[in-house]
Amino acid sequence: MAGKQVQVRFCVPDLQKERANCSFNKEEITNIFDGGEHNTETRRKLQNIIFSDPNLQDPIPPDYMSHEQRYENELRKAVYVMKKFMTDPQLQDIGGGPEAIKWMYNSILRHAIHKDGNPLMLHFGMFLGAIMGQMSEEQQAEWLPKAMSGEIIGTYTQTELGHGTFLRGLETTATYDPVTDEFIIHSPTITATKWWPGGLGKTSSFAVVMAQLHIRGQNYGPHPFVVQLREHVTHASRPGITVGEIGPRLGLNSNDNGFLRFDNVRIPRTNMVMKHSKVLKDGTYVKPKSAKLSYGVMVLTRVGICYDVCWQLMRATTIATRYAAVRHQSELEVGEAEPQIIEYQTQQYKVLPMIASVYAIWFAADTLRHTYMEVQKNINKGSDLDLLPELHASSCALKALFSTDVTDGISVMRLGCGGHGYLASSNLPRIYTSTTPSQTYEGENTVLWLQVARFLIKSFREASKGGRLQPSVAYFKNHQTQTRRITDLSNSGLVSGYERSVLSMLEAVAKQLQQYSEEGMRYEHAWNACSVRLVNVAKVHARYIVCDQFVKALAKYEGSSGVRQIMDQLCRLYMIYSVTNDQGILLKSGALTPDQCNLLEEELGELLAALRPEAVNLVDAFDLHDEVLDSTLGAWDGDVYNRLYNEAMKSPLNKVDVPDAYYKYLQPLMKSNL
Ligand SMILES: CC/C=C\C/C=C\C/C=C\C/C=C\CCC(=O)SCCNC(=O)CCNC(=O)[C@H](O)C(C)(C)COP(=O)(O)OP(=O)(O)OC[C@H]1O[C@@H](n2cnc3c(N)ncnc32)[C@H](O)[C@@H]1OP(=O)(O)O
Ligand SMILES: Cc1cc2nc3c(=O)[nH]c(=O)nc-3n(C[C@H](O)[C@H](O)[C@H](O)COP(=O)(O)OP(=O)(O)OC[C@H]3O[C@@H](n4cnc5c(N)ncnc54)[C@H](O)[C@@H]3O)c2cc1C
Repeated sequence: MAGKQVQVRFCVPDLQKERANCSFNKEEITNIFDGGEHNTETRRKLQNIIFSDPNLQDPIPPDYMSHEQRYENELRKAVYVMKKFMTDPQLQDIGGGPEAIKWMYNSILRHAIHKDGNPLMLHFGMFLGAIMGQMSEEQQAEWLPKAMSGEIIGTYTQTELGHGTFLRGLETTATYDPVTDEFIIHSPTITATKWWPGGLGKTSSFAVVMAQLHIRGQNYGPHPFVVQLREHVTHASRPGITVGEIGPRLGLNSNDNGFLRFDNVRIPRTNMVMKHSKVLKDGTYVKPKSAKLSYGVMVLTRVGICYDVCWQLMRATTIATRYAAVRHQSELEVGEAEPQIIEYQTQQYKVLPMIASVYAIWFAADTLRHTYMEVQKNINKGSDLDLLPELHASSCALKALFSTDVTDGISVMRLGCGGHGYLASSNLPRIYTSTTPSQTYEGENTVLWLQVARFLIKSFREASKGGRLQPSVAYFKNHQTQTRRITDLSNSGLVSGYERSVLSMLEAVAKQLQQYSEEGMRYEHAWNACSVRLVNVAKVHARYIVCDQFVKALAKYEGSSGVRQIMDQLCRLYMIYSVTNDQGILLKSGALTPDQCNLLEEELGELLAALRPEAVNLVDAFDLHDEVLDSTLGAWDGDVYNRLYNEAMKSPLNKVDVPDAYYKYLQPLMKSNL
């Protein structure tokens, strides 16, 4: 159906030509990213409803709004969507439920409606995540209906002015008072002020608050508590609560990221989030199966971020690829017509590996999501938590890798659009500023890399003893028997090259750690003295995981041969792009020789040429609606220059020929110089 629609839509001749020959079934690829045909259909129906609704339009472009207007406009739309979703029969018919919510938030609302942040994001992401994942069944029965209906709006408040990364250093306290059966929530210092949470400033009436649990003078570490911040109906901040917004940020300025202080605020004991740890009425502390289970919402969000940045990369690559097919510049041969810039190999090298990255990220994120679901199932069944370290390490690794790759990739897409990429109307600047914070939030990336390294070093030592290994490091078992050099440059050969490089790097850094320890350095200091190397090995291991998952996903693929063939080419491109970028590492470890690197570079050029004719079709297959792209350069029709001109006309400065500022400042200056 959509394929037929595409045939009759207007697009500029350059894009017509690109679309005329396509070697694969685009719809099949669309279905992959939607998670099946049915989901594609649901998403398109939702899009039609949402994008034709006048209540979801912006009265003026948000770039020309004040800080308050932006917040108000986003809140208006967010509340409207929440109500509409719950009451509109059209939306109920589509199926509603978690799948529809997922699509609405990920692909439609987050990118097309809430263009620069959404005050209800944390409510739907982490507040509901904490209720569903961290509360006992009894607590869920109390809180979930209120949160789902919007009777209460919540956020997740963990980070403080003084501590974000170091959770054990949080200063907010929750002290149990057995006399009244209450916790007293308190911010003892300025640095204990909660700082950053989305939707905290003016929107949320409740929050999940991470605080140090104190019972009878003993500290049991950070635990989550539900605290009411604002009165029902009046929304006035409650006694003992000081709450507000933290001010403008690099991006996401329609959200009201906030601060929060507690002055001995009392909450019922049952407001402690008690799926895993509990405090009984007499003050007895019931330990969880693992102290880290209270960090579960963060793990879920790290998994979510992998998908979220993937959507951002889909948007950026769609914009830059279509633009590269429409934009003509310079000469390939003197005197000839200016070619489409996508004819330049260097331009192909910008867009095509990033298109391939979308697939790589998606497949690895899917595997991670399945690991998450398996661990969740085990937690709910009360069975063992064997896979928890694997989940923690892989979610840290992939969140850190993908948030970095995508942020860098978006930057390359912006540069690939030349000057026009710097215009807000290209949407690339906002895609960038909405993505780069994912390198910081939900665990600052360097810190996450060090968590991965900790897991790798432990596993490496376990492997030397012949111990049990988690799935992502099962390859360590070969580490003593393998020769370093790979002889075959197939995908599995290159994956093996990564394995060998990780092992070689681990061997070296483990030796250095050992040496420092033998010289009398305390382990923590030895660790710090090796931490640059440790971060490097964690990055290479993460790249190994992604390459390995890409190859495995394709091995299982059962679709048409056309799609299979194009995905094989993209997989090969991703592998060679990654390996040639990391060639210093692979050469140093002895996995590759310089001659092999040359062969791979040659093949890279051939792949770029082979994939070039499919570039536009590949991004079309992501099936991103023009509203989702929101870009003068990336729209489906490719009518770039008219769109750029029309957007410029919306500048308030163009409302009059001579602005007031001229009469105030320039005219006196110019007159005095007469
Ligand atoms: C549902 C959402 C869907 C989509 C989302 C889409 C888009 C997102 C959009 C917006 C997101 C918006 C906002 C972001 C919100 C936030 O930022 S909330 C705040 C997040 N804060 C952090 O992430 C803090 C980072 N810090 C930490 O996670 C930890 O402190 C630490 C891991 C760095 C260290 O913790 P420590 O307690 O100090 O531990 P340690 O001593 O170093 O290690 C002890 C052992 O525990 C293991 N471990 C640590 N964490 C976990 C975990 N989460 N799970 C399992 N295991 C864990 C660690 O490996 C150690 O194990 P050992 O066996 O080696 O001892
Ligand atoms: C847009 C945005 C939204 C956010 N939303 C929320 C939210 O909803 N709720 C919430 O609770 N928080 C939120 N945060 C806060 C976020 O989770 C923290 O900023 C993040 O966890 C990093 O912590 P930090 O700011 O304390 O950085 P720091 O830890 O102070 O990092 C500063 C530097 O120190 C380095 N560093 C720190 N510790 C180590 C170490 N052990 N080893 C080596 N280097 C180290 C880091 O690598 C970094 O270079 C948000 C942040 C942003 C930007």
